[in-house]
Amino acid sequence: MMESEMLQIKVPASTANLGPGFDSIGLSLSLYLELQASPAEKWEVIPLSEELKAFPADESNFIIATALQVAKQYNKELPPCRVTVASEIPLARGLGSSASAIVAAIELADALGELCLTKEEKFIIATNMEGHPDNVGASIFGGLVVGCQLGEEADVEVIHSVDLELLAIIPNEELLTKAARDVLPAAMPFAEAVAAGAVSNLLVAALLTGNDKLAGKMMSLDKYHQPYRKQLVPHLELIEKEAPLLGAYGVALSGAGPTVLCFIEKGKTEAVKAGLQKLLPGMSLLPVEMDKEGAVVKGKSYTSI
Ligand SMILES: Nc1ncnc2c1ncn2[C@@H]1O[C@H](COP(=O)(O)OP(=O)(O)O)[C@@H](O)[C@H]1O
Ligand SMILES: N[C@@H](CCOP(=O)(O)O)C(=O)O
Repeated sequence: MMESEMLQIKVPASTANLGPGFDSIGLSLSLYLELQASPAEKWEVIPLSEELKAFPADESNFIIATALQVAKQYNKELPPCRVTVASEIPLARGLGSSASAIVAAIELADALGELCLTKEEKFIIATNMEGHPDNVGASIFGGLVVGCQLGEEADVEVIHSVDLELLAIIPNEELLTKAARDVLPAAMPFAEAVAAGAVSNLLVAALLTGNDKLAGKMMSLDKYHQPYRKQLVPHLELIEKEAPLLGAYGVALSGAGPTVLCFIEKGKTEAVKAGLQKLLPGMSLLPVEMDKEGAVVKGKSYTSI
């Protein structure tokens, strides 16, 4: 194989739901998963971040196995590569690490297999893999996404015009998304589902018009998941109570948790951070921004074998 330019893939983290937008709304965040791939005799994964060292270093690695699976759907085989992986996204904390890994894998398959997928096609593949469009949509497109998956179909709208100050409160303990989905009810009475949908609709409208106060109110009125997940994330109630006193207009469980995201009035992030850090000394408090680009791929694919 002739060596060509190094392939570079950068995928942002994401926060899903924003309260009532359960399995539908996502926002991309300025924490990144980064891959570099170059031709090799066999698949080899080199983890550059401590947390990733636990994962397999061969083609059974989740990212590589997913890339091979995607390529296979298009009857393509991928040339083996040496792939370095670095990540700022803590695992199983509700910041979309698994979605970022899936998106990185799809980008890897697309580039190495010359699949020429559009972002919309990548979104549908990723949504069907992850099972919901919120995190993968944000990681692919960047910005605020509102997605809808019905069966194997998935649609999305992307909004880049929102301007948000954000603080992520990240506990040290992992909470697997699967475990946090297991506490949710299997069904909901019709009237409650109607009310939950109305809260979610109004959240989107408030985010689009910049009505921060109303957006924050709708976050706290979620009826889909936060009431059930509170038992797993006792710090949520404390943050919901204290953060608004310090300058946050909204508080939401990030994805399935345990991270909690604060939406903060302009210029008040430091005050919110300082105040909450005193109450939650064991947690990492990290100011983050909305990522506007989504997944970015640079460098050439390898065409010559
Ligand atoms: N870079 C990665 N490489 C391999 N597997 C990963 C990677 N990132 C995430 N995963 C897998 O996804 C799991 C976390 O997914 P999940 O429970 O959905 O939490 P979240 O997506 O909120 O971080 C990890 O325990 C790991 O199995
Ligand atoms: N809508 C999903 C989002 C899961 O996000 P993650 O970052 O925790 O994987 C859910 O709430 O279960």
